[in-house]
Amino acid sequence: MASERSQPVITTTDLRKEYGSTVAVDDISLEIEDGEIFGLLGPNGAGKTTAIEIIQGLRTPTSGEATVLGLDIQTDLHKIKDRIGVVPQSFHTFERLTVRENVALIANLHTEPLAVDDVLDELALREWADDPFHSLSGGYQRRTGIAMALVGDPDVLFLDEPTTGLDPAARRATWEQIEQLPAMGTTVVLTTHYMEEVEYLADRVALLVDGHVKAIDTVPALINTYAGELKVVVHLDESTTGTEADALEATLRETADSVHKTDADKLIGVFGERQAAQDTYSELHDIGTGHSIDLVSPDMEDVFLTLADSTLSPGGELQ
Ligand SMILES: Nc1ncnc2c1ncn2[C@@H]1O[C@H](COP(=O)(O)OP(=O)(O)OP(=O)(O)O)[C@@H](O)[C@H]1O
Repeated sequence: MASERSQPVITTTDLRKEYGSTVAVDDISLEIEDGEIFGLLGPNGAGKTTAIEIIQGLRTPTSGEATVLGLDIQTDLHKIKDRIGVVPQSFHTFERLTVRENVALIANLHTEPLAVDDVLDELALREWADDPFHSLSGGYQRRTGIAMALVGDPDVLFLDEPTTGLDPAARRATWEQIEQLPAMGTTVVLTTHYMEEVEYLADRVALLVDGHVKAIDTVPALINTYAGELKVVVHLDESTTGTEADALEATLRETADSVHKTDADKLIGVFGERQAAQDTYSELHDIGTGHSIDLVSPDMEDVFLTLADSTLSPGGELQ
């Protein structure tokens, strides 16, 4: 599929998009390398869809520049379109056609498509090839969308929120398919508001908040830089008294580098030093009985809490 390249596959320079007084994308500059899975992570409304739709040539930037495969999005769009695949957030196709027919339909639009059955095999869809699209589960429908985007043999595949609305098993199965794509020569750019998704899949992540890129790096490097060494998580429950909750928070605030409260009745203290975290863990145990405490390694949740001061749903979804 993709040829060897040392140039970035995608570059954006000061990319900006305004809708009236709303700045959806605020001067984003980034480079995406050949063969990586690049995640654009951010809460709803952060500008993820706008950013990737500009790169795909679907929206015009207010200012700034972008290239895909060395081609300018403003002047070489028709050449770019031949070499990219797109699976949008809301994905529709011919409901009554079978999986194979839907993929073949797209193959016929391309001059040099891949063999349809090879693509169905790659995505473990052969068993469902003769089933009508409407009879599939959400996960297999999404996978059919990926097959339709891949059959044109794209160098770059864009996936907008590829697992939103899927149950955990279907989500994991979709991840397992996506993670194979770089080995087939496809660079993957995905948007998501699931931190677990970038932890599982992404080689590098850009954290997007209010149209701004707050940080770009690998997941371990982001955790290392922004999330400290260890965290103490206090789970409050219905038996936690107000006085007890206040005392727990005050103790955490005295010793932790930063403290975050989430709407899931959790207090999180992030520590740069292991010993301080361990001492605080013991101290918190002596305050009342209406809570439980965990001492855990930080993850992307802490990176986001630090950088975006965001809140999380109990499922770990950015809000
Ligand atoms: N066509 C439009 N007209 C006006 N405002 C828009 C338009 N499209 C997006 N916006 C606004 O731009 C901002 C960024 O939206 P965008 O859809 O890019 O974010 P997102 O991170 O993809 O969020 P989501 O996950 O909810 O799709 C939001 O404030 C949104 O309301």
